[in-house]
Amino acid sequence: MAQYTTVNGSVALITIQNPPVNALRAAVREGLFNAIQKASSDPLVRSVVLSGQNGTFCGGADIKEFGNVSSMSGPLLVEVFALMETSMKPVVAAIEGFALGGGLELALACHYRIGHSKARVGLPEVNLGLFPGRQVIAGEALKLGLLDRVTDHNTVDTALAFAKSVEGKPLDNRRLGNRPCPPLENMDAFFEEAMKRVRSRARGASAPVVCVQAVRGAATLPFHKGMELEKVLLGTLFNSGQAQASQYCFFAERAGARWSMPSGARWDTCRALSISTAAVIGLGTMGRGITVALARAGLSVVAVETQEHQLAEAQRVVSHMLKGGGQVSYSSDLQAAAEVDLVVEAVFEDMALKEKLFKLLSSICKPGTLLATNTSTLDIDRLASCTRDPQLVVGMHFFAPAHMMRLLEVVYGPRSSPEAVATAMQLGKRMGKVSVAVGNCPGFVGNRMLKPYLEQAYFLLEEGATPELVDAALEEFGFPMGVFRMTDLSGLDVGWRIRKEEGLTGPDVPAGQPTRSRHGHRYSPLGDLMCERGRYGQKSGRGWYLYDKPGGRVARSDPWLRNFLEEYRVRNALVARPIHRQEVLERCLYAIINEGFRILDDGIAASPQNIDAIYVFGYGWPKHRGGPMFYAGQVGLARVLEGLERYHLAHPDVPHLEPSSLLRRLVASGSPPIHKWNQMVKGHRSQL
Ligand SMILES: CC/C=C\C/C=C/C(=O)SCCNC(=O)CCNC(=O)[C@H](O)C(C)(C)COP(=O)(O)OP(=O)(O)OC[C@H]1O[C@@H](n2cnc3c(N)ncnc32)[C@H](O)[C@@H]1OP(=O)(O)O
Repeated sequence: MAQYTTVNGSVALITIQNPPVNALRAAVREGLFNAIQKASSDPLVRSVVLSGQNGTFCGGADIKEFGNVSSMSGPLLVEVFALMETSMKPVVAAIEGFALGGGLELALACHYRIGHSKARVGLPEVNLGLFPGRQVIAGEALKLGLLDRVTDHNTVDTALAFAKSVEGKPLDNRRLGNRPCPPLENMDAFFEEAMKRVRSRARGASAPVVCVQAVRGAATLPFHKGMELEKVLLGTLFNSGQAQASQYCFFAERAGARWSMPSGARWDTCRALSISTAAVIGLGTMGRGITVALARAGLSVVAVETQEHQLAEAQRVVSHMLKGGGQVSYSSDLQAAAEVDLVVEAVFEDMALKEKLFKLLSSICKPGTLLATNTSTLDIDRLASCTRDPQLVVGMHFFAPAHMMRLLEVVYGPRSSPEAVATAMQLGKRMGKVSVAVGNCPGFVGNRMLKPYLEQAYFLLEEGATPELVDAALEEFGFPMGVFRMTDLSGLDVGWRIRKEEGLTGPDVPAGQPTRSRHGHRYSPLGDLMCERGRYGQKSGRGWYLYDKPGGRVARSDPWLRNFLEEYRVRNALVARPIHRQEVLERCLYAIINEGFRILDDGIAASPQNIDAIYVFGYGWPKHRGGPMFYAGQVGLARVLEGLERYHLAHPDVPHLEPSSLLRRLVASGSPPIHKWNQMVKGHRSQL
């Protein structure tokens, strides 16, 4: 856990050993404590170097221990830090890889810090519902005074030589606890402004706000008082629901990598195909972002667009985004894809067009090329059936902007081979994405769950709500944007086109069909009516809100919309009623959750963690709420079920509000914790 050796006669080298990231679990803390004591009491030792193992200093406190107080035995971290800081012999940290959270605090408790130039240091605990904040690379850490020296050579050797050179030197001013915080002019005004900004960005998350309080304490109080305040503040966060949710998200983000398919194929038994060249077909917004993401991942990319003016514009935009980095060529000829290892199709969301393209690609591309579609809803299997090798067809559903959004849904059809899935998952990793393998159904996981959410939002408008009211409730919950601001951004015409494809609106709707009903279920034509009036959202300068110009970003309330909704209600004999924020949240969020349970039961997602990762990293679900499935567990499954039953009774023509069978079974079996839900899934397969 902490290896102790003596080097160069007088230097004790303590090496933290806890792969993969040297997290500070109880045994490590104990090992460190004992090692420092040993170095202190050995008369031959005159200095100490502290390093990690395998090029990694320390990833911080062991997050797995947080949920398990009983395993938190041994000395506390602060006790280890205090022992180190008060040591009478200089302690030098040799930082390679990263020193994060408690790992950086450990380094700060040393008297000197030597960092490798590529090392990363920071306090990212805010992402775990604890404070504080960001990470920096060694060069910046040196400027900030977090490191004393940066080296390109062997960090441990450099630290050993350095330790020798400071033996016997006074340590008082090297102990951070003795160093005063430099005074700031207008300290109060500074912290008030900081608090205002942090609060507005935190969107209900406590950790960033409490962090400002702790930093203020550290800057204004004597050291020990600051420490006492920090202890109290940390106590408020440590066992909070938000911290649990954020820590759950940390593991959910990584859980997708251990994917499995209903066939039993899984991440650790399937080999990915080797991919070094790719073609992206269709250079609209998505295609451009995908090109950038693939090029940044080191692939040689040919970007194909048959419309010359679109190709020229894409070339300009992509080159600008890549700033000279990345290997991209451009072509207006599909033949350019003949020799590539991977094709990502990103053309218009039109089945006939995509089918034609897949047929063509299948005849053009060399045998063994992986064909991926970026469709967000269409049937992967139908596309696969147009090709010579259906086992080499998968969905790679990127999210806009594709070079920035973390999520990648990798969609396997019934005929996709495990190797094809493994390849797409590995590519996701190379692009730095959170990749989740999901089954094939309309909308896959993310958009399938989005549908009932949008539907509820429209119904709430019919019943008397306004876009402002609905959005305010959702933004207060923690979404970066409410549903109406979000659809204004993504474009109302996207859903309109899909509804036309589905025959829900447009010329395919049979004459005499009631305006607000389809197939015997409630339907809101509000989105269609908006599009028929040219209100596509930000792109047309008008949608659920008004913008100063087409493409404008600042949303204003639109009196036109209020009249439009009033007239619509009158026309359809609807009487507006006051709608409470709680109803908005319950109907919108429970509808998402309910569909999530159906998706789990259908085997489209392999675990609730996978669904939550999709919602947090692709749909803006607030991390401090842990994703929709985790949130359902926090609210209480029985309460979610009761809410759905109540709303379904009030709206019997809305099938999405009818509680899913899995939710009912879970409640009937006593609402087990989330990691046991899979045991209740239809045709349950073992979890990894
Ligand atoms: C009680 C005291 C309270 C407060 C003071 C201190 C608080 C803390 O220190 S909280 C922890 C702060 N540290 C972090 O937030 C760092 C979290 N880790 C990461 O950012 C990354 O894992 C990494 C940069 C350290 C490494 O990245 P990478 O090389 O890409 O590997 P993975 O992310 O896939 O991680 C590998 C493996 O390790 C597990 N893991 C990582 N960090 C921790 C940790 N701090 N505790 C426990 N486990 C950790 C991670 O889950 C992966 O395992 P699985 O694939 O099995 O999930």
